Amino acid sequence: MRILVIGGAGYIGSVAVSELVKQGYEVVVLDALYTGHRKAVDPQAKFYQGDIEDKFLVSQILRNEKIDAVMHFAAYSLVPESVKKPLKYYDNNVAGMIALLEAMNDANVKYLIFSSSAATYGIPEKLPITEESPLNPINPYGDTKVMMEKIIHWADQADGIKSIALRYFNVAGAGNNGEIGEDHHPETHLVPNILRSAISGDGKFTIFGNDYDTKDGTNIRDYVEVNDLIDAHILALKYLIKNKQSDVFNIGTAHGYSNLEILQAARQVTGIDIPYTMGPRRSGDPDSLVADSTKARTVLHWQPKHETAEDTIASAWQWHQKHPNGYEDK
Ligand SMILES: O=c1ccn([C@@H]2O[C@H](COP(=O)(O)OP(=O)(O)O[C@H]3O[C@H](CO)[C@@H](O)[C@H](O)[C@H]3O)[C@@H](O)[C@H]2O)c(=O)[nH]1
Repeated sequence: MRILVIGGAGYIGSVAVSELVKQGYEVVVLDALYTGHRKAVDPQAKFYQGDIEDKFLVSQILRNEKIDAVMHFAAYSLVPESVKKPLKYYDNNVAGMIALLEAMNDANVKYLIFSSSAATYGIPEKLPITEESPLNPINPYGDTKVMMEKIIHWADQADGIKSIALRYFNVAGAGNNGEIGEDHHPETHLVPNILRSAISGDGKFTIFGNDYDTKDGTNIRDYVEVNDLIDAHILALKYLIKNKQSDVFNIGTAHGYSNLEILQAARQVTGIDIPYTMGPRRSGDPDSLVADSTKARTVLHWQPKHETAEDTIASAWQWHQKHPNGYEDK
């Protein structure tokens, strides 16, 4: 089976490429390299550089490479950046999805696995969050993901493009035995920021707010390990091709950790007493996001191998130790 991975040079996309190659899929990657790292892409995958919005290019690749299914990882995904630059997010994420669906129609490719987000739920009415919870995003990033899900729904009704949207909770960890890691510029995510600070000893790690309505006042999130997340993608792909039914699944462990608990777990894993400063709130952060992932576990038979924050942080720590300067390593 031939898979086009769009955004296959980014953090999560490159873990997907590595795992798909390992499992015997023929993999083609399209990535604009705006944020991705060419170095992270498995050399067994064929690589094209280009933008998802270039529908002529995408349609040509789909046809020429005889692609059976697409995995789409090419959306922007930083909550704080989306609050500051909403138009950048609506353009890349929403217009990118429309262009991709047009290219898929043109090339008659009917299967899509797509990265949605827990950010679609906004401030949940109850925890843990099931797939039926209302979608009320509180930041532009989450709003683009709701729009992308709606566009896909109507493209399915009209054109028969079958898709599975995976609503990721917070992804962390490293792929390919610690060779593929998270390295955004600037980095805004919690786990890499803590581990970078552990390595550099710069004492600059800040927690954003301790006046939320949670047990210790800091935000609570559900951390899913990146290899477990990619397992879910591959199970979703098999399920979609077998059942030819569009669907949506939460991908999270169902365990919530506060930001202070994540810091404590990172201290445990690294053996380093990482200092922190308590700062003000960051805009766009809901109090708590914890998945009810029963549906993925029962329907897809998804079973995450990393159930605790320590497990997931240990996975991320492998990469940070090997790459103390990120992908800029000589
Ligand atoms: O240096 C830092 C970085 C983050 N945080 C806090 O850590 C938590 C997690 O933040 P972050 O790692 O940036 O993730 P989220 O903003 O929760 O968003 C992630 O998780 C979402 C789903 O929950 C995904 O959809 C997004 O793409 C992904 O960026 C939040 O409370 C942040 O305020 C800090 O306190 N200090």
